[in-house]
Amino acid sequence: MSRLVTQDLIINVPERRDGTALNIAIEPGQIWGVLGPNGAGKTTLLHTLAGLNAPRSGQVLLGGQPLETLRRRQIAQRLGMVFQERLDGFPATVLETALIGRHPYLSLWQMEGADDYARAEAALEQLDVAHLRDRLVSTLSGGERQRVAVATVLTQAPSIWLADEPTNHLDLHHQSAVMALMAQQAAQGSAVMMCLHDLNLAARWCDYILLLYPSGEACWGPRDTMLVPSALERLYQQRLATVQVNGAPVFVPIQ
Ligand SMILES: Nc1ncnc2c1ncn2[C@@H]1O[C@H](COP(=O)(O)OP(=O)(O)OP(=O)(O)O)[C@@H](O)[C@H]1O
Repeated sequence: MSRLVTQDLIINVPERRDGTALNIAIEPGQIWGVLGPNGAGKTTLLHTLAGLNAPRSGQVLLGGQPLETLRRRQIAQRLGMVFQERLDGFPATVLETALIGRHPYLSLWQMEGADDYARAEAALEQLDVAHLRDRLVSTLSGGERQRVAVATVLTQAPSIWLADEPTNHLDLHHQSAVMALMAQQAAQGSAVMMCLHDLNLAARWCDYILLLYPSGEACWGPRDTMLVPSALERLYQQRLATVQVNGAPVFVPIQ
C-alpha cells in the first residue's frame, strides 16, 4: 500500500500568491476531504497530486519517490483519479470504458484477459451500471456517466484514490453508495482524498479535512478540529446553522 506525501507544496493557481505550503501525508486507510469555495484550487491540488499539473514549488512523493521520477504507467498502477469533467474522446461502450482501468497493467498491444473482464464487470455491478455495459457512454445520463467513471477507477484498483467531487450528478442513494465505496476502499488499505462541496458528506465520511481558501491559505487536520462552524463560515463567506443528526453535525446555510 502506498502513501502520498507533499513536501512544502505550493500548487500553481495562476495569478495567485503562494499561500500556505502544504505538508500533508495521506496514509493507507485514511479518507481526506478537501473543502473550499469555487476557484479555491481544489481541482488544481488533486491534479498536482496526480502529477498532471506541475507544482509551483515543493514536491509530491508517491511511496517515497518524487512523482516526476516515476513513469506515468508506474503512477497509474498505484494512483487513480476520478475527474470532475470528462471529455469523450472516441465512442466507447460502458464495458470498454471500465476496461481502460486495466491499461496500466497491460503491455502496448496486449489484449485484456479474463481477469481484466472479471474485474471490470464486478466494478460495473458494484456501481449499479452493469445493465448498461453495451451502451455508448455518450448516451448515458450525467449520474450514470459519473458511476461509470468511478467504476473505471475501481477496475484500476489503485491504492490511492483522488476523486474530484465523486458524488457529482448522483441521486441521494448513489451518493451514499459511492461514499460507502470510498470507505470500503479505505478499510481495505487504500488512501482516499476527495474534493467535496457537500459539508455534510465530509462530516459523515471523512477522517481528515483540508480547508483551502481562495487566498491560497490552507489548514488541515482531523475532521472534528476542522469542521468548526466559525471556520466554515469564513471559508464559504456564508452563515451556517448546525444541528446534530445521528451523532454527526449537519450544516445548513441560513440567510
Ligand atoms: N489554465 C488556467 N488559466 C487560468 N486560470 C486557471 C487555469 N486553470 C485554473 N485556473 C484558475 O485557478 C483557480 C482554481 O481553479 P480550480 O479548478 O482548481 O478550483 P476549484 O476549487 O476546483 O473550483 P470549483 O469548486 O469551482 O470546482 C480558478 O480561479 C481558475 O479559474
